[in-house]
Amino acid sequence: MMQQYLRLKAEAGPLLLLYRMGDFYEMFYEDAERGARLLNLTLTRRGSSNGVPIPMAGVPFHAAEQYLAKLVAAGVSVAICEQIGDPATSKGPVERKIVRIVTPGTLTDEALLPAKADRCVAAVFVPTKSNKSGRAGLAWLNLASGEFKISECAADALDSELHRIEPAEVIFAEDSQPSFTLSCATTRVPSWHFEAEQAQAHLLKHFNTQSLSGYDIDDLPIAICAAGALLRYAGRTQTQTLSHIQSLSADRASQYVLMDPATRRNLELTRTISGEEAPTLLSIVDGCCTPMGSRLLRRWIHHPLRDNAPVLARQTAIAALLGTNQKRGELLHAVPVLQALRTGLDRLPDLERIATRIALLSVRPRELASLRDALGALPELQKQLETASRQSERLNALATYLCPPEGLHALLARAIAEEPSAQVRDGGVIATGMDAELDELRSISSDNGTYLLELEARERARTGISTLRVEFNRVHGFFIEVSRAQSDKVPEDYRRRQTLKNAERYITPELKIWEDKVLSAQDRSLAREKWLFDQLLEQLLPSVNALAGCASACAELDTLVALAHHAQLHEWVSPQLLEHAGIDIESGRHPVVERSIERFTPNSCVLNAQRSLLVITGPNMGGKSTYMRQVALIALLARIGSFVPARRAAIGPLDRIFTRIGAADDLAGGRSTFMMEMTEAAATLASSTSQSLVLMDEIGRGTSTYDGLALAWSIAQRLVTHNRALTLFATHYFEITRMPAEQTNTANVHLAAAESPTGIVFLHEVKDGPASRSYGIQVAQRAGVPAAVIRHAARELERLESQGAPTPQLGLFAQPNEPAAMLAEAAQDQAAQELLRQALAELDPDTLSPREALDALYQLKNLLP
Ligand SMILES: Nc1ncnc2c1ncn2[C@@H]1O[C@H](COP(=O)(O)OP(=O)(O)OP(=O)(O)O)[C@@H](O)[C@H]1O
Repeated sequence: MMQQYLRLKAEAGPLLLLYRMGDFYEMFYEDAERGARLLNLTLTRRGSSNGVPIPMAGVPFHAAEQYLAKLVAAGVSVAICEQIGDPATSKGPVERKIVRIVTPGTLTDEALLPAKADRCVAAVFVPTKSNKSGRAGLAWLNLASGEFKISECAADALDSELHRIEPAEVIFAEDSQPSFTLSCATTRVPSWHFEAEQAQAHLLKHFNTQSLSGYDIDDLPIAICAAGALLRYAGRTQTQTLSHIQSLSADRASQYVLMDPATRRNLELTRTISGEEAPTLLSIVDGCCTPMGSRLLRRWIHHPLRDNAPVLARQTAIAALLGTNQKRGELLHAVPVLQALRTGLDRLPDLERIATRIALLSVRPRELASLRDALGALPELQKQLETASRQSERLNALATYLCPPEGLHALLARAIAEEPSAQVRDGGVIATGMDAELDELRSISSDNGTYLLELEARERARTGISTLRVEFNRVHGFFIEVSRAQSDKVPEDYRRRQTLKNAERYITPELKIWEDKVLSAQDRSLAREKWLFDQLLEQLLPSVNALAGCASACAELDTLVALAHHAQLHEWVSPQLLEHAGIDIESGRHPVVERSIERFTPNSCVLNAQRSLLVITGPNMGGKSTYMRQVALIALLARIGSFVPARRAAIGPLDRIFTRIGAADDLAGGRSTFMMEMTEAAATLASSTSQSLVLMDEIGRGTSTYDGLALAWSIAQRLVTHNRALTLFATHYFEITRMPAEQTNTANVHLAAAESPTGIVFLHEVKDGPASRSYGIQVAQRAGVPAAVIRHAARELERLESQGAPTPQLGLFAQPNEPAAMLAEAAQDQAAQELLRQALAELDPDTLSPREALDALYQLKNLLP
């Protein structure tokens, strides 16, 4: 047996091999040690090899799913080996085979997949030879839905692309080492799988075509290599052919508003900065009734669109669902439609994944029952959509997909029992009336009751034992039970089957004949049911495509209904889509923060070609970051077609969103806070355009004041003059508030705060102009810094201010191109201040008459430069 194991282990390679032995999956050698560690199992031994005991660990086969889920969550890939021979007839070890490979990115089992997120596998290909273009090819496959996409990008944009796609597993050629920061499982595959000819041939064979031209991907040769390798890899993991993967399409990044990994993280789109699932933009807007709707919404949030047309189509659909006409703004029908649609959608199962599992022949009976019920409910859903779909072409198109594939509902209604058991092997899956032979076999076993009662009565009469009972259990089959006290009365033909403490159990020839008949009928009925179920799956296969279309229409409808519902509940409005770059938000709110506090102060924002950079000042905790993020989230929501949290909003086209917010050391990557800041700033300066939205929060704070200020100023200036990006620039360097005086297209805004006798009060209101002061010490006081430290800091601040420390910086930026003039001006400033200080020190207010005091004041004023 160990020889067989070692042969299969060689086949499994680095995968963890689960080797079926009776009711257990066993692991041996290093796999046993690894498995025991990951799954918290007891490590035992089985036999020895060359005198050394062989480590072994196992899991019961009926609980395998939960152990698999743990392994997959830990990023481990597993090969499952089953017994395929018959133990009764086998000589030597039963024949075994690896029947399934489970990897983090190729899951299709309901139990292993997260309901509300996609888990796809991606292939990355960065050719080393003749890759003058410096490009990388990407392919990704969602096995659970059949979606198969490819794209190409510059090799240095690979990381960003992977964060956009978020695969659970990335495969690449064994002789390459692509660099990316996404944390996911990685798998190396033979390099020749990526060779152009091999890859192309594999794809052609799968799609059964002569050429790939029909998929409009001829311009993506590197990505095609990745696609071929990926399909080969995915095919090996499944027992069935991947017939549900019907097409391959190009996913051109240029159609989306691009965001780098830091931006996705900073805006907390689907994960908070600390890695939680909530509260995020997705968790707030995701009121979807089905998991497929939630998954689509997640994809939309990560893929805002550049073109206005598809965005407008979604917006119009949401408006129609809310009963308003997008163009005329009038109310068309009462809102209960939305509620009715939600009730209808609520009843739908995960049609997308059911369709896939039908294709993979791994669908479960209860999924088919829920599919049957869902198909029965679709016409009603279609009817409810009627009025709204007259107002929206998109809804109209979706409605046409809401009719079940021809004959499918009737077939399932006829074939599947009303409430089938979970597994086919338990029986009770096929409906009565579907198959005469099955019905007959079932009736033999179910007639038990009457026959057994009648036998019991007869035997009581024959033996005179009033307590005699005829019973059945799974282990011993049928038996006649007689109490110990009366056991001497049993007739000759009773054969003892089992002795209990107070009773004896017997079998009679008649009961044995009955038992054989019933048990064989049961076995035959289960076998017949299994056969019928397999037949049914074959019959369902041709409907998979239509079903997948219907599933994606339901998912999109669910997503649109969820966005409409959210808009209605929280008074979101439809943003106007502009043709030219610009953002004009009146009374906007942060969609997540507004839900977590009692009274959110709405704020407006205008950014356009004439006012492209806003210098934002204000105290810590004043709301600067919230304001900047809310502008980006409103713009992003507008670009996915959603309504937005504002009184009114107009959003133009966007090509990218950049954020430089917060400070986090990338210790693992060996980059300090300041290095990270500058790397992100460099990327922004390199790629932002007049259609980009840039958020910069306290750039330069990671270094010394003068360095930081100088860098912050120059970066801001570059963004205005060269990139012309729409920029929100929050800073604590007050010197930068001078920029609007010197630079057109910039303006100052500040977050208002007021001082009260009890301390600082944040008004969270964005007002024109620069902040008057920073209130850092007051905020520190509120944070609980000891009073002695606060007093000391206040004295230090006074001293620094009296020395006029920051003043030279004003001069530094007044005339950036004339260093000599700058220095002269700075020196002049300092001299004037010194004179002022001296004059003030010489004054003794107690000895001055009012007239002398007035004179002194005039003199002091004259000392100002
Ligand atoms: N518009 C608003 N209305 C009401 N509360 C707000 C508003 N904006 C922010 N807040 C509250 O103020 C807190 C601090 O906001 P935020 O982090 O944006 O301040 P900040 O100015 O960026 O601070 P720092 O400079 O210290 O990073 C938020 O957690 C939120 O509770």
